[in-house]
Amino acid sequence: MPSTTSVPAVEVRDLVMHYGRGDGQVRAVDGLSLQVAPGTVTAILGPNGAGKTTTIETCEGFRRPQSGQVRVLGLDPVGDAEELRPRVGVMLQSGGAWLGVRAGEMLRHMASLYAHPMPVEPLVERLGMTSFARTTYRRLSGGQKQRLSLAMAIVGRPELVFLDEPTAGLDPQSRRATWDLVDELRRHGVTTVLTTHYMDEAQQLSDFVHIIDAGRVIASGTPTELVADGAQNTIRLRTRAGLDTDSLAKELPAGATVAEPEPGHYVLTTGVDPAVLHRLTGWCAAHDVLVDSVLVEHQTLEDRFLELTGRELR
Ligand SMILES: Nc1ncnc2c1ncn2[C@@H]1O[C@H](COP(=O)(O)OP(=O)(O)OP(=O)(O)O)[C@@H](O)[C@H]1O
Repeated sequence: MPSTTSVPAVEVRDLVMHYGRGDGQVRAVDGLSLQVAPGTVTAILGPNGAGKTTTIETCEGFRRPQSGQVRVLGLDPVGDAEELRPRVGVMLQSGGAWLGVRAGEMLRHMASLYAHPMPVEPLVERLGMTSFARTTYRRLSGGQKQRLSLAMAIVGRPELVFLDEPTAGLDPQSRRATWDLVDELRRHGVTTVLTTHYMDEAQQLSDFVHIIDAGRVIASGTPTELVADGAQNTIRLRTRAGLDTDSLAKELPAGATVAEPEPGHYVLTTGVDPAVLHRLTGWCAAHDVLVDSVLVEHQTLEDRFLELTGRELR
């Protein structure tokens, strides 16, 4: 049954996690705090090595917090593991099944561990697993393992599921099937916490996003809020060459830039709202400029993510 209380489905407070000792010690999570509201799909985004998997594995009870506190459905993921097991579904990045077991058998075995599992056959069909249900785990492709792992995470009808990169390496059809499934879980009041490197996926699927970098949360909000916070959008303007770009920039809000990368093609970087467009067209009218086209390009979650976490490779 979905949680109906206002207790956060997941609460992480000041979590610190290290790997290794001495000089070789890595601080994977560095004072991270976040909450996940019940019934939502919450995405945890961050560059490689940001600490997402370490955080999620701590919430799943696979790692004990070295400092700070983690509560899942109001319980301690390590101390209350027994109580949480039937209520929480976990999709691991890899593994989780015996090499020699057939995919269908593995799923049926998993279902048998729960009091009220989903019927297995419809789930097999739903996730396009029929063609490989009799294939042993070791012979499954990466994408087939992913789908089995997702099915194993939800077959017990959990209240809360952790999905670590659920669509990594999936073909477009399986990716869509996964999105539909997550949407359906939400409709049934299930809380989903997922990590992904696909920003379009996070933007489309999640109600709430936490962006983490270097072991800390650096931004949180709905996808719409996060995109709106990075107020810079692009306006592409085509008209005659040689406009006074400095004069035009002065007409726009502080911080706006105007460039003319090619004669007659202007790129304006600015927050965009109706008043800004009014000022732009007003400036054009005052300078006798007849515009051929104006195109407003809104920032995406990916633009905002790169703005917050930088463009250098990790
Ligand atoms: N078992 C381990 N032993 C030593 N260091 C580790 C181990 N697991 C993770 N780390 C280090 O901890 C940091 C955080 O890793 P983590 O896997 O949590 O990041 P992530 O955000 O999930 O990355 P990715 O997007 O690449 O999956 C990285 O610097 C990583 O090298």
